[in-house]
Amino acid sequence: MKRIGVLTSGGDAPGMNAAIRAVARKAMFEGLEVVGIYHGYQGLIDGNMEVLNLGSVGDIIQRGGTKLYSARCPEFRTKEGQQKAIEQLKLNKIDGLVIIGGDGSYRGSMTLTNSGFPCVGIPGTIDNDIPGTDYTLGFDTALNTVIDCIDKIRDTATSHDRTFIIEVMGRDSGDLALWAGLAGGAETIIIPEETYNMEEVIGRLKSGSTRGKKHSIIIVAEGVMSGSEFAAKIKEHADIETRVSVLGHIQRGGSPTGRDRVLASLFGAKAVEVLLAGHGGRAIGIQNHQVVDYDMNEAFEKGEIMDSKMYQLSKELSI
Ligand SMILES: Nc1ncnc2c1ncn2[C@@H]1O[C@H](COP(=O)(O)OP(=O)(O)O)[C@@H](O)[C@H]1O
Ligand SMILES: O=P(O)(O)OC[C@H]1O[C@](O)(COP(=O)(O)O)[C@@H](O)[C@@H]1O
Ligand SMILES: [Mg+2]
Repeated sequence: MKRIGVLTSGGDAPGMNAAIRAVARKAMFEGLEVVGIYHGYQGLIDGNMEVLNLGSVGDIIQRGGTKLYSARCPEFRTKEGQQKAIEQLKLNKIDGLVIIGGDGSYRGSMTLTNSGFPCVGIPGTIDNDIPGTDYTLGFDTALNTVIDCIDKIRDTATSHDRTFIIEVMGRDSGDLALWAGLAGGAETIIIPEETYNMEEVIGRLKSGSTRGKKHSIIIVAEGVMSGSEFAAKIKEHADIETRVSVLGHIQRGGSPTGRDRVLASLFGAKAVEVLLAGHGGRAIGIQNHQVVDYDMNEAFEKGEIMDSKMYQLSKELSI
């Protein structure tokens, strides 16, 4: 292995830059050449890439977003698109690829590994929805952003005796909503992995108000429905007036937390070690505080395991 490529793909996540830096610096430390591929799989198909040096990944460890830019690339889902990507990999003499992205990007990387190009995945998504790793890069930063927003919304909710519905990101995953709801003391958390009962939601609002609570916070993961749809349901069921706050892409930005920077550095270095050992189709992650690599395909077949105990606890603590 002489030359490796690195790209970021899918929704950007804080910590991606720190991971790019770690991949590039570790690879250079090991005597490898590193090519940065721009705009994810789109850049791979278009041959939009350049050789990185030590300085090109300087001053990025603290920045949100991704220096290599990201994209969602429908063309890469097709056989023709994947073939074009493979041609570019050959043309640019790239022997192995580090993919930093979410579950979709991982699926894409498996098509390349199956075609003979070893790919290693670094989990980068605020959704925390990659099977086999306890945390993904960006989750901790996004979590803290959401908690900060909940705290601020709570100030105004209390001042006006209001119920707020806060819509949080998470297309198919409720981790961000659940963790932020638990940490922010939300009365109700609605996530895709658990069914909800509207009578129970209303019951909680009413009992809170009976015991003199000055505010109520309901967190809704966007994968279930929008905050305004949920507000309409509450209005229809109990004629309760609410305010809706959609946090949106604020959740994806900002300087990564210390935890995300450290994870990114550990993941980046491990990805290079795994490629150097000649292994493809591996995913990097953290399991029980240990940085590990594991078979990507097998992990996806098993799927993501939801922490139902945490959901139950959030209910018990917000009666
Ligand atoms: N099943 C798949 N086969 C090939 N490429 C895929 C597949 N799923 C996703 N991709 C590629 O990965 C990109 C990012 O996936 P996406 O789901 O949007 O984001 P994320 O990686 O953050 O989950 C897609 O735009 C597409 O190019
Ligand atoms: O960037 P877009 O197209 O607005 O996508 C929004 C989606 O991206 C995310 O922020 C991250 O999801 P991915 O990691 O799958 O890209 C989701 O929480 C959200 O549903
Ligand atoms: Mg995803």
